[in-house]
Amino acid sequence: MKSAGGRVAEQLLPSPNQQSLFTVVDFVIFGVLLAASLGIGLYHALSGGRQRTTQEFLMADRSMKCLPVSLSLIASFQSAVAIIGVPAEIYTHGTQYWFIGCAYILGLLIPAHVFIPILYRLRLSSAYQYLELRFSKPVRICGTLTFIFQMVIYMGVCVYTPAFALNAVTGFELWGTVLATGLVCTLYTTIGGLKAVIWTDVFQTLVMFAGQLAVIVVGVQKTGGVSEVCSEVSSVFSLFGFSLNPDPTERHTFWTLGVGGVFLMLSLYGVNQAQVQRYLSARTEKDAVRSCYMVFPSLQLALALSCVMGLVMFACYYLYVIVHAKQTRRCFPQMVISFVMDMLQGLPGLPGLFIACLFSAALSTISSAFNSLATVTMEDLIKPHFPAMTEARATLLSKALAMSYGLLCLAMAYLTHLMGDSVLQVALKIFGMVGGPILGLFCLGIFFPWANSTGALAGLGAGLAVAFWVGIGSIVTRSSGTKSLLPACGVVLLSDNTTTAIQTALGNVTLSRPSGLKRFYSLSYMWYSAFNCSTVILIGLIISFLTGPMKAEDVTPGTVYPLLGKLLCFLPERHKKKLCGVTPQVQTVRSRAAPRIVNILILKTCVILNRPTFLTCNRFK
Ligand SMILES: O=C(O)CCCC[C@@H]1SC[C@@H]2NC(=O)N[C@@H]21
Ligand code: NA
Repeated sequence: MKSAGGRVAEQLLPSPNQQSLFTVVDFVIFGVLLAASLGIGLYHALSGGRQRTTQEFLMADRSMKCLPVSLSLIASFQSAVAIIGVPAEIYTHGTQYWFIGCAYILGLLIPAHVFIPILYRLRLSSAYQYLELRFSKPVRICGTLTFIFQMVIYMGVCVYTPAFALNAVTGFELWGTVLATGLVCTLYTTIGGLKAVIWTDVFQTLVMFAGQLAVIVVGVQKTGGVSEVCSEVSSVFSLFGFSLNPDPTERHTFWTLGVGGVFLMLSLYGVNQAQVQRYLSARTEKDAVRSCYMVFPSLQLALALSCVMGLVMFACYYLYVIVHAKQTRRCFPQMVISFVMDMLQGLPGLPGLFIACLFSAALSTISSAFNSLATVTMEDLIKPHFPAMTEARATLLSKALAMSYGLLCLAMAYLTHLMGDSVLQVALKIFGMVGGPILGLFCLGIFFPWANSTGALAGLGAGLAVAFWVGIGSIVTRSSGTKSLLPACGVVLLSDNTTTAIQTALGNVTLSRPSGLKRFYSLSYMWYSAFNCSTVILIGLIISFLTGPMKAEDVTPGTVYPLLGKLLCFLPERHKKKLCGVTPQVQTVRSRAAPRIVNILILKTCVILNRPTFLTCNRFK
């Protein structure tokens, strides 16, 4: 007697001939996505200031409203890696990953109330200009080069992932798809600038949500409804796996995702040029802060859609679990695509909608990468050496840079081809290994006014060294966390006694307790951002104090957040005065008896400096 799942699974086995999957309608939908993206690019090339100044090409004339900015903020770091990788993650490891949603609260509040006010009021174009204002030019250059390294690798993963997965299941020509994606994206980014990138991101985010929703609706309907999905999933593993295990080598726990994830979010939504550029392109600081708040619900929706897709996939497939010991872990992107193609075959237009969703995720991420890379290269590496360069030449050069990064991305796609590991883990590792130290550099500057430029450079160097030591060590020893619940990859065709087979599959997974250096390499990759950020701050402070800490008066106004003042502001004034120095307000009140001239001088000094320093606890206006 076949169980319900057995009957469902029978319907779902991939059809022998994959080509029958795509009807003309599907190809048309995919074509419309590329054409619409190009159309938006062309529109912004021929309208407004026609992309003749870097203010327009790189900063969208700082005229953007909060809605497009917030959708573009989501699209920039929601690539095909998440669309494919998260369902695969849920399918193999359960729903732990969903707890990363807890990190979105602080991960967006801190950028909205700390990073955006500081960076927006400094009227920057590149986030790394902050590092020169706060520290020195060498620190800025190192920050810029680190960012370029991070984004170049990341965009390679983003353009390769959908093409590889699609090729594996539908026979789509792999390098033809990579070329098509890369060239279309390069074209509209080069001619349309940041305005085109933001508006295509808006359109592509909507396509992303639509595609995922379609798969979920059809998947639930084919599995026999929501209750059927829940009952089948909860029968195999606890639906909402909840681990409070404090062990930092445990791959996914509430701590690695909820706390480690905050640092990951800060490295992206707080100090990553792609996101900072969007904040800076907003009309007003209030619009920028509001766009950051608006990211929260949409990011939770994106996370929920990809997690539910993984659960539906599990409900449909848990009967067919074939273990091919030798297969690499990379086949999971394949499984997600073949699951989707199983779901949507026979429904003309839906396979095309999902392919459009996949490529919307890729296009919106790599277009943000091209544009932000062109911006920092122009603002941080070229303009300072050619101050007399005309706007026209600077804009032309920015366009050439955007195109060059587009072509470089294709080369990086090939490099990704050679990498192993699951794409989601690769992407998150890159952010942890490189994004973490950059976050540490900014935190050192913003929260620790004593930090000086020597300390910053030493801190960044130490942070990157440790990051690569752990990151590469974990890849070499292949120990970045526990093994997956289900076999490394693949599916074993079962008879009806599913539970026995799953237990067999689980049984042969031995969780060896690593020790010593191996334990160091086993640090969960979700802790990389926090670990590397802390290393930069710790080393940065030690070196700063050894080489003579910065004095308050030497710190550039507006580059420090009065953390001490904020934290202690609940204290009555007299305690605050003792703890963090005399505050002008207190001074003003007390000095009423003093001659007026002193009073005026003090106020004038504070107004001119307009700076909340760590010695004063005045409100951060
Ligand atoms: O490119 C991807 O989609 C994979 C990387 C995801 C980056 C982080 S994970 C937390 C946050 N939520 C997202 O959707 N993206 C970022
Ligand atoms: Na994207």
